[in-house]
Amino acid sequence: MSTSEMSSTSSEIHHDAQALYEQTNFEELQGDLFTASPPTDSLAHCISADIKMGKGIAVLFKSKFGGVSELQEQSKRVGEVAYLVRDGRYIFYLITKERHFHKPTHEDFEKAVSELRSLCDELGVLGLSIPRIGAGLDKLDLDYVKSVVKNAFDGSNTKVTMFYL
Ligand SMILES: Nc1ncnc2c1ncn2[C@@H]1O[C@H](COP(=O)(O)OP(=O)(O)OC[C@H]2O[C@H](OP(=O)(O)O)[C@H](O)[C@@H]2O)[C@@H](O)[C@H]1O
Repeated sequence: MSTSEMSSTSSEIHHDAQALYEQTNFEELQGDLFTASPPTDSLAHCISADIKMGKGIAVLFKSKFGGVSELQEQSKRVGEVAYLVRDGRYIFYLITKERHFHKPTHEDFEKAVSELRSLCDELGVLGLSIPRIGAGLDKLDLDYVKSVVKNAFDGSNTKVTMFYL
């Protein structure tokens, strides 16, 4: 077999393997994030840098976990992630926009999700449960949000479960 034939065969094999590759660390589940997710899972959602948490699921995070001043002291900027530790797991707050009346840009959203992945690697998070982040009040396209999360966590040891009601 000539070298060119071999290279085409190996690239075909690579292509087939790539096509067969199914990302196994991301799944979607119907259920309430706070009651259906494993209590050992870390959680994550999106907020504005002013940490108002005045609407949507952020209100539930605020009432369940508090920590507003602890979060403010971390002085995280747009594209970064603040977090609390509650019951031996992490509660991550992705800062995706400056003010609560803003909407996130794709760039800031992607930066925050990528930072979330890095933090999960650094902190050894094995299970992460999230809502459809950014796809509610923040009006990001759901398919776009899913692709950003999948890409950011590709190859990581963190199992991500996206809950929806
Ligand atoms: N218990 C539950 N279990 C599972 N899923 C649940 C749920 N409760 C709600 N959902 C769904 O989870 C999706 C995202 O929920 P959201 O729309 O709140 O989040 P988002 O990321 O789009 O927007 C964030 C900005 O809105 C907030 O208010 P501010 O204006 O900033 O004060 C923040 O602060 C941010 O800035 C929607 O599909 C909800 O139906």
